[in-house]
Amino acid sequence: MSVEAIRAALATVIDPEIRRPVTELDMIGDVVLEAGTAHVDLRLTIVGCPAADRIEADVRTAVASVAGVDAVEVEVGVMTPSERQALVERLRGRRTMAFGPDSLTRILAITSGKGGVGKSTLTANLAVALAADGLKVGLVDADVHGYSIPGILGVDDVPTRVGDLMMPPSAHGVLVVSIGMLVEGNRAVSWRGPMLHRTLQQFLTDVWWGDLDVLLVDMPPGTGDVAISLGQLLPHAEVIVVTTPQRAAADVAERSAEVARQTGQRVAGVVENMAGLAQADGTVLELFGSGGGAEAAARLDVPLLSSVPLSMALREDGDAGTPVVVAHPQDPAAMAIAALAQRLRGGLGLAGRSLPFTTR
Ligand SMILES: Nc1ncnc2c1ncn2[C@@H]1O[C@H](COP(=O)(O)OP(=O)(O)OP(=O)(O)O)[C@@H](O)[C@H]1O
Repeated sequence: MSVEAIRAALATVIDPEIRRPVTELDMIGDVVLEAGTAHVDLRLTIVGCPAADRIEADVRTAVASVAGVDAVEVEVGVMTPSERQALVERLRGRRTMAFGPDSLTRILAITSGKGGVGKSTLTANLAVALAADGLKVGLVDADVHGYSIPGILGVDDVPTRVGDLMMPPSAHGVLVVSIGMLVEGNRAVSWRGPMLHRTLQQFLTDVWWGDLDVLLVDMPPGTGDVAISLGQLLPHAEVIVVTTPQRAAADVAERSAEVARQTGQRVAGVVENMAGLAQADGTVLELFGSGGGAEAAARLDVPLLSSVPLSMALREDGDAGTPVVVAHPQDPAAMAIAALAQRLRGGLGLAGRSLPFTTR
């Protein structure tokens, strides 16, 4: 009876990376209760599992809470390769995707024509705002040459490998993988098309995402290899185009939207970033002009989803690794991004089931 109670308590311990109870992952071996001491055999998925200390501590706490248990002894071991392989196969089997057409996950690819328009900053903040709203959110940083998502979200962790599955780190409630996590230090990535395609494919199929409501993909600027690969790998992704209010930026943004359309993706709308900043004297500083977002939206015949103003806080918080929607939610740029998340959420029905966007 008490061993059963101990097992029931162990079922409340969740592996922080795989996000399932340790009992369901076959991580618990023998459980014995002798003269008030519970002996638990814990088998981690890999040697040096980064979450090992936390799992062991959670196991101790859960078992100690059972009536009749005075002491807890945990024997920590590691799964054999064949046990691990069986687990990986079971996890793969549970997946309702790799984001195929019948997947319930909504996919939003964020693109821009020019670099430096704030696409990564907006993508990271949007992901965090959607997660704060209760959605299960994943973020793929596919901006190979300018990967900056880990910095903006303040993630230093790299994915943990379990067999051939990668467990993505989580930051501010968002599961995130980035090419930046796979290269050492701050090295430049000079991969060519096939390597990029393979990496993007791996991010979609070999990463344990669980059941996501929405997956955001931060695209590299422009119309290059990754845009074409994404069109092939995720033809039902919806594209959001980011531009500044500047006419030249809007022109280039339109071209990247056209590439998306050629690969069969739907353009959901335009987000204008770095729009006018209200000054204390009531005037508005329009550093990058005005009207580019509305103009690009009109020419692409899609809605202008949001206009996010220039913001010192947004820039500083991104540099510090805490997105502005968390650090300064009252900042006008943070409020614009939160409103954008709400607007997009309107199209992210229950459990991310693909419903038409309600963007207008
Ligand atoms: N609304 C804004 N107000 C002030 N600064 C901003 C704003 N949006 C972005 N920035 C800043 O502009 C710089 C470029 O942003 P970011 O890296 O997100 O651009 P990007 O479009 O993703 O660039 P690339 O695609 O070339 O990597 C960053 O320093 C960021 O903090």
